[in-house]
Amino acid sequence: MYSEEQVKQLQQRTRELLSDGDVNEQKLAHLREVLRFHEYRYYVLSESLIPDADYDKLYKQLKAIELAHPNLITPDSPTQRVGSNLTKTFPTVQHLVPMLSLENSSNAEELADWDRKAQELTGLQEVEYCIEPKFDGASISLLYENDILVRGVTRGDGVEGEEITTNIKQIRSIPLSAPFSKYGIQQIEIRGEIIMSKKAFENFNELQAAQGLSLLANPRNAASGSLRMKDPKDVAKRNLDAFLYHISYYVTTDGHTLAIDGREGDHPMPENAPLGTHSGSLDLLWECGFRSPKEEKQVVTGIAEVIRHVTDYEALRDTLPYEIDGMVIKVNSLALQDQMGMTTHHPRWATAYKFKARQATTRLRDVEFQVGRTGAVTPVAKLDPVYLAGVTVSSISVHNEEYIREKDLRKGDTVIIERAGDVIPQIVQSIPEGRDGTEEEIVFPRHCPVCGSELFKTEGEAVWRCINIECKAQVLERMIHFVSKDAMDIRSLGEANIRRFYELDLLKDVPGIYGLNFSAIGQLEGYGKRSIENLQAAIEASKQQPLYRLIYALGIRFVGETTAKTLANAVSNLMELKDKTEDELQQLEDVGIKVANSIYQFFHNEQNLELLKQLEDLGLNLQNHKKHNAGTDDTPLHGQTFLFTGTLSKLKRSEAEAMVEANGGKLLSGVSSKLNYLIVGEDAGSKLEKAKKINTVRILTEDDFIQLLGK
Ligand SMILES: NC(=O)c1ccc[n+]([C@@H]2O[C@H](COP(=O)([O-])OP(=O)(O)OC[C@H]3O[C@@H](n4cnc5c(N)ncnc54)[C@H](O)[C@@H]3O)[C@@H](O)[C@H]2O)c1
Ligand SMILES: [Zn+2]
Repeated sequence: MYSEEQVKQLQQRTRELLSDGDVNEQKLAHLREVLRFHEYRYYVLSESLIPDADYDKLYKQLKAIELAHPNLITPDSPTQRVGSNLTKTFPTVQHLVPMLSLENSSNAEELADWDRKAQELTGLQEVEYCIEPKFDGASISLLYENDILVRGVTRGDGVEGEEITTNIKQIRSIPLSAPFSKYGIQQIEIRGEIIMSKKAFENFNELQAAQGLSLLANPRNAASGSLRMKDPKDVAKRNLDAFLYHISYYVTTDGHTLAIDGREGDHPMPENAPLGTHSGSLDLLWECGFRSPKEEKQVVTGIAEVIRHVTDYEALRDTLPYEIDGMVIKVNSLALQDQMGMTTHHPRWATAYKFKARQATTRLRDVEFQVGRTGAVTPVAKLDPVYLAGVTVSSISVHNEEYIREKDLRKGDTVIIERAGDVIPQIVQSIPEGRDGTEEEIVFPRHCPVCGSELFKTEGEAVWRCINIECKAQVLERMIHFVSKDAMDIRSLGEANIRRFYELDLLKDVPGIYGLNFSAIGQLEGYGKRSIENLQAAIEASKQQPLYRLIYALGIRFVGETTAKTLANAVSNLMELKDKTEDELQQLEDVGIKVANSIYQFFHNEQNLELLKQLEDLGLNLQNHKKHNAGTDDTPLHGQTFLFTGTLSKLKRSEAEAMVEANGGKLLSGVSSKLNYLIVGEDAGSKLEKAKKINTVRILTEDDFIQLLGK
């Protein structure tokens, strides 16, 4: 739709408009042109060229001009309609009631302004509001007739959307039928947001990365992109979720139509019926089996309480299992909502309070290549430092060669970066349209940047590796991992010390940790008698760490903490692992072909065996003491395997897991025929489904579990 030349011009114009905050009507045409362009990129191509906050800024400039000059408003101004994402992939259908956008507020002042307008329109001094999270995903509308889901539609341009019923049916939190008739409802249109939880997003990307496939940028893009996939099976794989938060229209079983959301109806609004208030409709949806923000919602009176609540909630943002980008504040009474009405763009009875931006634009200056403990070479992008959601970001991992190619990253590129939740920052995309020809291709090295030896790549893998076991980078990283918190936990010997001792030739490998020359260290600046004593004691104490910690500390590929525990429990002495075949290893919980092979290789490598011998001679514990104790009467769960899924309400997950282990049970990380008990909390997902298909798995509630322990 836009030529390359036009795109360049529009980008240039965008930059000019952003850097010039002046609000004057000369800018009107340019603002509209630029906003239309970015809406097209965002909604239709799903490839925005600027962060949302920049778009919002321009949109607000346009609004301000139009407010000052209402005569200049045109029906096709971006402020007069909802941005459209209609494509030709799916049939287009009409929503029963248009799906509008929301007005935005980004601070307390703007909320107060909005509240003032609400007071005017309702004639009330204090308005009752219902506040709920603004889920960051893609909106949909669902239609149920005679209790059956008959269609699902994207928002589209607000009036018409794309019919994606089959895809919607892949989402497990959307019931295919719901008992609306119990409430006298024959037909109902409801709305909500399709989201991808942080966990599902991580899992999905992990799988993609393992297969060398491209990663999704953020859960939001993931959700909206998934909805319009051609194969419903691909939709199912993404483990999407849905929050339903709005009833836009319904017809009662006796044929009345009710006016909700500005639609004409012949039935008066029920005063105290559950549908008299927005919060009541959330309860009703919940009762009908939908995941509505019933628990998340908060009803308050007056804007001061609203401001307090949204500020508090913003602080919780990272602790939620899904992404939210703000809060939505809605007038609670549906009668008042009706009275307030709507524009062609948004309802007047709601506003979105947007949280601090988590996207920013910056420049990618250079790429450095780091060598990890297993020799994997990771490219790290060096950026012009940019402040983003509480931290200054100046470097970001760009994963692997494939990723760089997929994202078409070049040195000198302008890039959009994002820091979603507690996830580490990511480059969402580069902006090729911003190039001026001086950008340079990123060339992946063929030799280790640290030791110079040739790099190798295993077929089907995305990473290049340095396989020189003596490679300085690897030696250092191995030692750093060995002493780390979840491994041998030698706190006073941190990364900085290891690097320093290594540079000074006081430490050259893992066994060297147990033969440190403390009198030499004592000569170094910064080491007093006390710190030397502490260091010595910590190193000595680590020799008695339980076996699983040592196994984890060895840094065997694919052996994380859980597998390390499984391995430790399978032997009474570490060296027994050397005698296990790959087949035998695979019999262990959670040990698949790849993991078994890696363990087997490790224990059949002369250098590794030599290392273990050295560690034993140095006095490290290679025995599994726990195993000898297990199986006695006071370990009632001996030999039983457990897995938790969903949110527990009485116990913390970590507590419950500790109880299992303390009673001799074992924890698994996935559902398989080796699992004895699945303990199911709230919102259990795929694990529960899978467990139901295996007859031997016993499914327990949290209470059952507590009872089982006889507590
Ligand atoms: N970067 C760009 O170039 C660009 C271009 C166009 C739009 N945008 C972004 O898109 C936004 C406009 O998009 P929009 O019209 O979808 O508006 P929006 O995302 O700001 O808010 C409206 C949407 O919020 C969602 N929502 C989530 N939880 C909700 C809840 N509890 N109740 C009601 N609604 C809820 C609904 O899907 C609704 O459609 C802009 O603010 C901008 O940030 C960016
Ligand atoms: Zn190397």
